[in-house]
Parts: sequence; C-alpha cells; structure tokens
Amino acid sequence: MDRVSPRPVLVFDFGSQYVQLLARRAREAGTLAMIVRHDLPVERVRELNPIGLILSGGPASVYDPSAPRCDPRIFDLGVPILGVCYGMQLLCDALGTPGGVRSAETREYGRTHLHLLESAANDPLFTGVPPESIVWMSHGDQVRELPNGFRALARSGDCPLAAVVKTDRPIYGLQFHPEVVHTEYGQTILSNFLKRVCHAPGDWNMGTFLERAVERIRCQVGEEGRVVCGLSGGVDSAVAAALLARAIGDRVVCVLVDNGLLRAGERDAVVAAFRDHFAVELRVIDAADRFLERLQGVTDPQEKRIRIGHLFIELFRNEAAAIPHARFLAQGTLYPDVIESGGGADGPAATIKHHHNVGGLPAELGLELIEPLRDLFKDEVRKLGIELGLPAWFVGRHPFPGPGLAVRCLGPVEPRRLEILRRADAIFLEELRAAGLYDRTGQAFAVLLPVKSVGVMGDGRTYDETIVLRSVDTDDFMTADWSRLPHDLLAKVSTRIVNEVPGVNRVAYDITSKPPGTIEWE
Ligand SMILES: Nc1ncnc2c1ncn2[C@@H]1O[C@H](COP(=O)(O)OP(=O)(O)OP(=O)(O)O)[C@@H](O)[C@H]1O
Ligand SMILES: O=c1[nH]c(=O)c2[nH+]cn([C@@H]3O[C@H](COP(=O)(O)O)[C@@H](O)[C@H]3O)c2[nH]1
Ligand SMILES: NC(=O)CC[C@H](N)C(=O)O
Ligand SMILES: [Mg+2]
Repeated sequence: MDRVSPRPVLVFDFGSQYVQLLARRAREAGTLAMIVRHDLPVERVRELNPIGLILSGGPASVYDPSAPRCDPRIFDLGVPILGVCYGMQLLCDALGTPGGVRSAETREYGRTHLHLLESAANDPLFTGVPPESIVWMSHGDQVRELPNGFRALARSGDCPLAAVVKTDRPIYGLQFHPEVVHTEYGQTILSNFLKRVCHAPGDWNMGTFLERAVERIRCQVGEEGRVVCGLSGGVDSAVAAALLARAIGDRVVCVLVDNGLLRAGERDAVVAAFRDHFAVELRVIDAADRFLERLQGVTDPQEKRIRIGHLFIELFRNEAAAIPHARFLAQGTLYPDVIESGGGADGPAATIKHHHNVGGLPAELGLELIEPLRDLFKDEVRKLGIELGLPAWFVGRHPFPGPGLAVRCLGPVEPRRLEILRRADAIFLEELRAAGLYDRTGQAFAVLLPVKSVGVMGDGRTYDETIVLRSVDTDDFMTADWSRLPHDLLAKVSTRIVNEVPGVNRVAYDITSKPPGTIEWE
C-alpha cells in the first residue's frame, strides 16, 4: 500500500491469520497501515513516526519460551497501542500480570457475547458500542488476572478480561477480534482507536489504488514485456486481467486451463463471458487428462494442491515459451491465499492450507510473478472490478478455488466421483438461484465424502455415497458463518440429489463456522 497519509499505524505481525484484516480495517477508516515484523526495534519504530501501534494475534502461546515477542521499549514510546488476542496476552505479560497467561479451561472459538462493564461507559474505545454485542473469539489462552495499573472494560461468558486498558497510558488489550466482520461493532472499535485514541486524520482513500497499481504494472513489465495471465473465470483473475489490459493493452494473453475439475458448464460460460467483456486474447488449454493422471491415488489435501499448483505452472510456462518477451505470469492472488499458505517464508503464521497459487507453487517458477491484488480482500477486489467496468453480476459471482472439485471430492479424485459431485453441485446452485438466495450467500457448493452409509430406497437396502451441502455468509472469506438457508430449500435440494444423482443416498448440511472450520473441506 502506498504512503499517502504521512503517519501510518503500524501492525506488528505475530502470525495472525487476520493481520491484513487489521490493515484493511485501518484503510476503511482512512488511515494508512503498514505491516511490520513483530520484533521491529524501537529505533526503527520511531523513524516511521507512527500514529499508533497494533499488536496482532498469533498461533503461539506467550508462556512458550520460543513465542515471538516485541521490543519491550515500544511500551514506553507514549504512542497508543492496541493488542488483539495474542497481542493482548503479550502486552499483559510484558507489563506484568500477577496470574500470568495460561491455557484457559474453556476455549472460545467463533461467536461470543461481549458485555461492557460500567468502566467502559466513558472510554473512547467503546464510543457507540452498546453494552451487549456479538464478538468473535479464537483463543485457547487467557490472561488470568488484571495486570497492575490496568482497568477491565469488558467480559464475555468464559473470559472475565475481554478488554482492558492501562489507567495512565492509552494501551489497550482486546481478547476478541475487532478486525473480523462478524464482530458486530469491530469496525467502530478500530475506528475509535484510530480516530479517538490516536487522533488519526482519516484522509487515506482507496481511489488511488487503481492508478498506482497500473503504474506499478507498467514499471515491472517495461516497454516490450508480455504477460501470461491465468484466467479462471473467477472474480480475482478477471479483475487482474482487466487491470493488466488497462496498463499494457494487448500485451497480456489470458490462459484458461480446463483441468477437468471445473463445475458443470463452467468452461463454456467463462469463454462466453470473456468474449463479451474483454478485448484481449484468451487461450483455452485442454488438460483434464493430465490433471487426473497426476491426482491418481492421491488423497492428502495438501498433496493434491501441490500437484495441481505445479501442473498449472508447467502449462503456463509452456504457453509463455511460445510468446516472444513473455517473461511474466499474472495471477489473481488475494491476501487470504497468501496468509493461509503460511504468509512469508520465515514469518510466524501457521500454514492452514497450501493454496495452489501460493503455497503450491514450485520452487523454480521460470517466470516473474505479477500479483496486483496480493494485499487485498475479496470485497475490495469486487469494488476495484466495478471501477474497471466489469458488470456487477460478474464481480458478484461466488469464488471457486483453482484446485476445483479435487478439494471437494474428499478421498481419491476419480471421474466417476467427480461426475457425482458435479451433478449434486449443479442441483444445489440451481435451487439456490431459483430461491433468489445466490446473491445473499457468500459461497455455496457440494462436497463428496469418502464415507458410505446405509439407506432404504424402493423397499431395498442401499449402501451409497454421502453429499454434504456447504453454504457460508461472508464478505472477505477470512471468517464465515454458515448460511441459515430455509429448511424447505434444503429439503428440495436433498430430495433432488438423492432422486437424480445415482450413487448418492444421503445429504447432510454443514453447520460449522470459520473458525473453527475452513470454508472448503480440504
Ligand atoms: N482453471 C484455471 N485456469 C487458469 N488460471 C487459473 C485457473 N484456476 C485458477 N487460476 C489462477 O489461480 C488464481 C487463484 O484462483 P482463485 O480461485 O483464488 O481466484 P479466481 O478464480 O480468479 O477468483 P475466485 O476467487 O472468484 O474464484 C486465479 O486468479 C488464476 O490466476
Ligand atoms: O484458488 C484457490 N486455491 C486454493 O488452493 C484454495 N483453497 C481455498 N480457496 C478459496 O479461498 C477461500 C477461503 O477458503 P478456506 O476457508 O477453505 O481456506 C474460499 O473462497 C475457497 O474456495 C482456494 N482458492
Ligand atoms: N488468535 C490468537 O491470537 C490466539 C492466541 C493464542 N495462541 C491463544 O490460543 O489464545
Ligand atoms: Mg477461482
């Protein structure tokens, strides 16, 4: 992100899955955010002249001797500090909490009720936040006792210290995550921190992103360079392609790989949509057989992604080899793909899954990557797509992962199983659209389990496959809640799948949020 506002808020990265969300919420509040290493020395912090500091969450436990820590001198700078989850545990530990930080008796993941204490009534951090609200938690450790010189501001059912503040300095700790969209007043709290506690002017805006991104692409590609752009028909690659077209015109060649793992009718739909909305060349590579061959007998989800990622790159490389000056590969990589793949090489973030386009890439790429959307989230990319002139129905499409049905076909990926999944998925989406609910859900799809169960159909015994329906509500795909779909719709989809898809005798509906689940099953 570019420096427009002179004084940034620094987000110290302790390996949270949500570190960029903190930065993004700051952007929404009109403040430039810079993500920095968790152990940035205080001298360097001073040079950056921050308006405030945010300490992110993270997978470690502060009582673990190898846990990441910050330079303790940052607490004496006099700059406002907000510690979130691990960040709160760390600052309480560093400033001295008598009972220490320990593993909690009850861990909290997902939706929790927050109760503000009377002491929060006049605190600027909670201006505009009602006494009771919903927050999202994701922790197993807890600060046991109020640190010396702190005041408690809020509690939850299982966590007596859900928010604390130092009485003589603007140092706050929150055990819940204000940065996730499911925390009802999260943006209010972060915006209060920036505007009311740090006194940030709030004049940064996203409009400049487009111009700067175009400039950066021109600069990277040069006068002659050509770019191969992996185009999936999804929103991210379409927006990346449109951005490239704006920056370098017909020096971009889009490549759609038909990997045999696409949904029913997808390939034709993408080709048609592309023809109508883009002025650049699109090539389609038929590679279904090669992907299926590579996936034969593979059941481990990470291994599936890695094999798929590698084959994608081989195909892009072959394509680029035939085009003069094509040294670049563009992908619609977003921040969630990056952070879930483990963030950076030596960062403290845990690997949740190797997204095929990041963690699944081979060591030797042979092409220079262009990923203009790497710092952004899905809904920001959608806004950018609209600015670039893509139609609203197109940018509103549900995401579909690059590894496609392979990561929804749990167990071995075989043509027979893919066909079952494809048909069940098509029925679910058709009914969701018919009920007018497609645009009100974030992502919906079917999953085929490697589990058979007993049923009775036509008075006879069956022993057949299980389909799970998954539908989630989310804007940024970092956290998600399961969609409360009408029972009548679920009943209709279930009946149609069992009646119309041979080999399936049972349909289940997934009622797990993220966290603790992920959106995909693999
Ligand atoms: N079948 C495909 N052919 C070519 N490139 C692909 C294909 N599938 C994925 N990619 C590349 O991998 C990137 C990441 O895939 P991902 O599914 O996250 O994004 P997307 O498909 O562009 O958008 P969406 O999230 O809406 O599905 C894409 O932006 C694209 O560059
Ligand atoms: O291109 C992709 N390659 C991948 O390997 C991959 N894995 C997950 N996804 C998509 O990312 C979003 C978050 O998914 P999860 O909650 O399952 O991690 C959801 O929208 C998922 O569909 C992927 N996209
Ligand atoms: N999300 C977090 O920051 C978690 C912090 C710590 N690892 C815990 O489990 O409590
Ligand atoms: Mg996709």
